[in-house]
Amino acid sequence: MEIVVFGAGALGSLVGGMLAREHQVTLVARDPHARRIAGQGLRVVGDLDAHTRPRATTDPTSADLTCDLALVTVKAYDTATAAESLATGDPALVCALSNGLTEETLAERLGDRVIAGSATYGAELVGPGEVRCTGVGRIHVGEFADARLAEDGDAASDRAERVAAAFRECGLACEADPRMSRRRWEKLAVNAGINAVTALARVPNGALADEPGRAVAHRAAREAARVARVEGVALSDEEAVDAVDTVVAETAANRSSMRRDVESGSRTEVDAITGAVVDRGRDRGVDTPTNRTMADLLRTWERDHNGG
Ligand SMILES: NC(=O)C1=CN([C@@H]2O[C@H](COP(=O)(O)OP(=O)(O)OC[C@H]3O[C@@H](n4cnc5c(N)ncnc54)[C@H](O)[C@@H]3O)[C@@H](O)[C@H]2O)C=CC1
Ligand SMILES: CC(C)(CO)C(=O)C(=O)O
Repeated sequence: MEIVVFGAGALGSLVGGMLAREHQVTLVARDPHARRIAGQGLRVVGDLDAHTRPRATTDPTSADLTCDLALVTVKAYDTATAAESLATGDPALVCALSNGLTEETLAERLGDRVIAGSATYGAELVGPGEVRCTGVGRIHVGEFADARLAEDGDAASDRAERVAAAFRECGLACEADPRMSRRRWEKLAVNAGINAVTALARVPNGALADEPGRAVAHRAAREAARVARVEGVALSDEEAVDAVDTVVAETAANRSSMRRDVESGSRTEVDAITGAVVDRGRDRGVDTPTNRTMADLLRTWERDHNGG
């Protein structure tokens, strides 16, 4: 497959570096990372091990955007810009692995070439040309609009199966999911539960195995599940809470991405995660007080820290 990874920071470099084992991969990244990869290749260290030589560029227009698959791995707030760039080419399929419900933004510009993705791998950039896998997770891909699901709703689409097979060929755990619309919301509930609480309390994910953090994370996840249900997605409170507990246990030592953003003084994905639960809840008449309070606190920090 010819694959373009748009926004090769931590996650994009991990996934792109592994995919380059078997596929023709171009990473759209920033310097000095892009320059180092172009010169010396990309090293994947930690829980995965690879040294591959994908192409790398800082200029999306120099990448061949008429590819089989464009993977979007920018932060959620850069999704619209990524969509604009990708629309200058003609990728056959576009799949976002970012957190947050970013597929709608991509689909506005790129139509039904967009499929949904989610990743629970952990990735951290070590330095230019090197990325560390901090946790082997799983990637799911699939149709996100029910109208595009297979008739019986049980089989994943052929195109999602093709993408999943391409990932697996390279040693990445990946499944095509026939219920991706539900998985997106489950991941949103997990991120709403874990990211905001760990960022505000400055604790590792594992701290949410105990009270009182556990109860706050559960409340945030239940609110997300409630919003999902009024949007027609079958995600029960229990399923959302169980998903939080599972990810807390599996990633106990992790610093969540939002905690890392806060600690490095970077912009967070509050609008795409906690804020998205609040906004969609408000649109549908569902009150989300826990998420609202946490979104307000995170935005207060962002405004003070980054000048608004
Ligand atoms: N890092 C992780 O372990 C995981 C991250 N995620 C999600 O994946 C997304 C990406 O996360 P990270 O990789 O950690 O963030 P990151 O900030 O390391 O990577 C995003 C990269 O995109 C680049 N970028 C943005 N616009 C660009 C453009 N126009 N041209 C070239 N490069 C551009 C940025 O410079 C940055 O290097 C987020 O939504 C995050 O929540 C999800 C699961 C795990
Ligand atoms: C799964 C989890 C919560 C892992 O830390 C994550 O997606 C993140 O940190 O953004």
